[in-house]
Amino acid sequence: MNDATQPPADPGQAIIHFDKVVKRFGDVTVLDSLDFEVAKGEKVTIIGPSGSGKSTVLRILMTLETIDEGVIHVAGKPLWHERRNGALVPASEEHLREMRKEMGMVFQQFNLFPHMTVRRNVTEAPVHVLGLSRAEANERAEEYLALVGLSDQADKFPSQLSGGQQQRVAIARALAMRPNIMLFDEPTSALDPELVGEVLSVIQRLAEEHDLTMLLVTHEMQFAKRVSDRVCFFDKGRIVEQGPPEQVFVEPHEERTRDFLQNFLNTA
Ligand SMILES: Nc1ncnc2c1ncn2[C@@H]1O[C@H](COP(=O)(O)OP(=O)(O)OP(=O)(O)O)[C@@H](O)[C@H]1O
Repeated sequence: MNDATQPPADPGQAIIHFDKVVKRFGDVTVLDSLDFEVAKGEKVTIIGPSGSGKSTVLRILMTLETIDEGVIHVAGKPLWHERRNGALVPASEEHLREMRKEMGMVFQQFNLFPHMTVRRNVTEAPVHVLGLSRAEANERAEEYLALVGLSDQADKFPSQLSGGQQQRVAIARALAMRPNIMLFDEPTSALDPELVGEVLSVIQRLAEEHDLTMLLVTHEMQFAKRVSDRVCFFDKGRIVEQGPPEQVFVEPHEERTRDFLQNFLNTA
């Protein structure tokens, strides 16, 4: 019998659990029977060459992409499936909507609503998805805008903010849903170099001061070293090597990891 139909041995241990997950785009296999786990509260960074499937992992978790094979559990529940009469069947939209509440995602291109103020950007989902009153949502927005250092920008529109400020609003917006898991997909790649630091500082503070589970795709290796409990090097849809940052960055075991890091240093 296929183990993939069973929940992970101890779902309490892993808040994210990929079991032999395959993802294809046409003829291209982007995730190749991927096994991957993240423990509750763990901060994990995914690094690897362009096209290795890093963003796809996050997009699948956020239910923006489907999977072709395998099973994913999030917080002990199947993400893309539902259990009916003991069998796993494809998840309904309602199940996906519930599962999505576990996660918040920050994208490379902020994706703020341009016609809404900062406050409104942060309160929209808590009001419409969680059913908070406008007053409750505003209170929450104040809390998270303070956390990202933007209390004084609540009445501005995204176009009136710098890229770094917009990305901090995007972080506050994701946090306002009080997810257990935060996904960051190259959150500083679209920023001018002088704006990268302010966004990384906010993320680092989150990592240090909150027990959120964090999964980050980044090319900021120094940052990855500082915030991660574990670094995973992806290549061709598989994890080639993983371990604490001081091991993966300083003494990588695999030749492919060494080549990637060497190339990266040469071109950075
Ligand atoms: N919607 C899509 N349709 C077709 N192919 C896709 C789609 N999304 C991703 N791909 C392909 O899947 C592969 C993995 O993409 P992914 O974005 O996960 O890579 P990545 O490791 O995050 O790369 P990068 O560092 O360049 O962002 C790439 O070859 C990409 O072209």
